[in-house]
Amino acid sequence: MTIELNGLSKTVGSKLILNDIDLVLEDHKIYGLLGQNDSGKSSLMKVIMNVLLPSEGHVLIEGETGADRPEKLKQLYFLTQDDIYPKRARVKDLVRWMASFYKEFDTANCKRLLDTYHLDENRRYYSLSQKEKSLVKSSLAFSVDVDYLLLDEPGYGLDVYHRHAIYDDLLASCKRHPKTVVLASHVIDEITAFLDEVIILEDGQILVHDSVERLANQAVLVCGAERPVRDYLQGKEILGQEYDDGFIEAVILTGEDVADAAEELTLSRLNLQELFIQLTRDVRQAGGAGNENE
Ligand SMILES: Nc1ncnc2c1ncn2[C@@H]1O[C@H](COP(=O)(O)OP(=O)(O)OP(=O)(O)O)[C@@H](O)[C@H]1O
Repeated sequence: MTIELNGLSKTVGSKLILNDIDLVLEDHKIYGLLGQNDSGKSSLMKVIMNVLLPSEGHVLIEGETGADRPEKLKQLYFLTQDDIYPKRARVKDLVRWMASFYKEFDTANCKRLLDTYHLDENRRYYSLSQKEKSLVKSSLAFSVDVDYLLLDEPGYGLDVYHRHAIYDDLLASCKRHPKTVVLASHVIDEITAFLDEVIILEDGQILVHDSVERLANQAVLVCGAERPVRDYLQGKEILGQEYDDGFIEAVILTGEDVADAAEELTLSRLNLQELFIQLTRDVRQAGGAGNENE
């Protein structure tokens, strides 16, 4: 069972918010969906969920579109940051609705999680604090044993202790019922350890899609004068580069020992968060370095 996005674009008004996305989400993998604010993470998940309709291209769930086979969408669950619940809904209503809509919903597990976080089911959802709302949403999401979970910043408003607690709940949910997870987050360091693959979005396009193992272990920043850097980059896998007044900064993937590089080059290994910052930083904020194509 896979989800496949082919040539997918979305335009809202005159703005292109998703741009020609090709992506295959494979069985039982956990994908980290990374990107600066407004890069298109939520929009991408909404298009997969058929909440937003693509302007071009399509999303296939086991080879069929959600429009053709709406029941396929029941194999997906989306934790969204949008306010989707009725105004006066109580927590216990949400639990009841989940159980009636998803046959795979584990009510006992959900109640146990709500209990763990001291959440009173009689409270009205919109009277809860941001922390409590996030814990309710994650308790619901991690109790529905569908094949695909799309999670839009599930740790929003949570402190580091509770963020780690819900990562544990997520992993327990994957253990109970193996599933494919797409996890959008701005807290990269905390999630790297349990991701299989990373997708970095920029301006609605996929900038990088690779295994976390390769990105976290093989990313290197190469800096130096143009000539030696260009010589070193020959035949290397380049993820991004910037040229500024005779100097180049390039991000590459390499399994080679960085100590073997020429003396006039500076090479430093990047962890996933550093790689993300390096690839997506705003050039103006980074000190005016121009793109080499400018
Ligand atoms: N319904 C809409 N109408 C107009 N513009 C929209 C709409 N939905 C999204 N956008 C625009 O699309 C772009 C991508 O938004 P999106 O919410 O998908 O980004 P994001 O990566 O999830 O951001 P964040 O990390 O801040 O949650 C933004 O420029 C946003 O303003």
